[in-house]
Amino acid sequence: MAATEFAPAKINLTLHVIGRRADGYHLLDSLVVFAGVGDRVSAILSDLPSLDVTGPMAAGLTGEGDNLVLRAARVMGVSARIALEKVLPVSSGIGGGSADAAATLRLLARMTGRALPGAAEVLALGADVPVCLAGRAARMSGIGEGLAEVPPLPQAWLVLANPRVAVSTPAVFRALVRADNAPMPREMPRLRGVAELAAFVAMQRNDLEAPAMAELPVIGRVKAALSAQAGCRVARMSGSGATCFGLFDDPLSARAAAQAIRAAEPAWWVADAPLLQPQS
Ligand SMILES: C[C@](O)(CO)[C@H](O)COP(=O)(O)OP(=O)(O)OC[C@H]1O[C@@H](n2ccc(N)nc2=O)[C@H](O)[C@@H]1O
Ligand SMILES: Nc1ncnc2c1ncn2[C@@H]1O[C@H](COP(=O)(O)OP(=O)(O)OP(=O)(O)O)[C@@H](O)[C@H]1O
Repeated sequence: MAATEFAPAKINLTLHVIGRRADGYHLLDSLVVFAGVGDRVSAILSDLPSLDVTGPMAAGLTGEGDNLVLRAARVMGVSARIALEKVLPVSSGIGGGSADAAATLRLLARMTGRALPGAAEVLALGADVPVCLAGRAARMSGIGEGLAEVPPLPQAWLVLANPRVAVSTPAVFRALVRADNAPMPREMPRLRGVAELAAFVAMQRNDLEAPAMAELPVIGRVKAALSAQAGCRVARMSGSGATCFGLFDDPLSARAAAQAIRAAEPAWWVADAPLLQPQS
């Protein structure tokens, strides 16, 4: 019987780029959360390794030689038949590949009893893999390896919208004019309720928004479409784009907003989902 692991979308509620290392990687200060929409990785241990990709976004991975799922399985040293249900758009700023790699590591560790790989091997799979492996809201620093716990976040709902245009993360970082921007406040406040969370997000930044929008002006339309929805407390871009998120108080207003955007922009990918709370 196959075992399955959920690979939730990663959302950068904030993304401050605060430095640049000699090797070109950027130092980040980011409030990262996860949404209840994502891919699904299933596996059966087998001497004949394989990967079968299905789902609405599978086409985005055709011609993908070295899928991050297979790389993660190799890092675990496990041979398996793996199925990936691809729901999240590829190269969209919500960590799809990193989420899949992290889910594969968790799944194969659970199935075999093997230990998870060390921090350096996890980071080598992708800068977003450490936070996706932790799978809970965190303040992410360094190039992605620093993870600090954040005070509990309120129940909130997200609407994610993507114009179905893939964004190259390296290209957006390259287009960034300044890499020495201010970090978030030293202490993360305890945010009680969606209004306070949204006010905090509104006071922070995603420093990759300007370069991403300069390259792809449609991202501005995506953000504006979310902002215009009734009940949207704040809208921002996630990661290097093009996906933008809107924050909502309740599932009904999030669902209504998602339906309205879908009706107006049938070519876009739109999802509504809760902000995932840590399992206690
Ligand atoms: C933008 C974020 O999504 C924010 O969470 C991540 O930092 C990107 O994570 P990722 O897609 O897993 O990134 P990787 O696959 O490791 O790196 C892709 C490319 O992005 C750039 N990159 C990535 C992470 C980082 N801290 N600084 C960078 O400059 C580098 O050019 C790198 O070659
Ligand atoms: N399982 C996978 N899912 C998605 N992309 C993958 C996968 N395996 C390899 N890739 C490759 O990884 C690259 C980044 O894809 P991904 O969807 O993770 O980007 P992203 O959403 O911008 O991530 P991030 O928010 O971490 O920058 C693409 O070039 C894609 O072809």
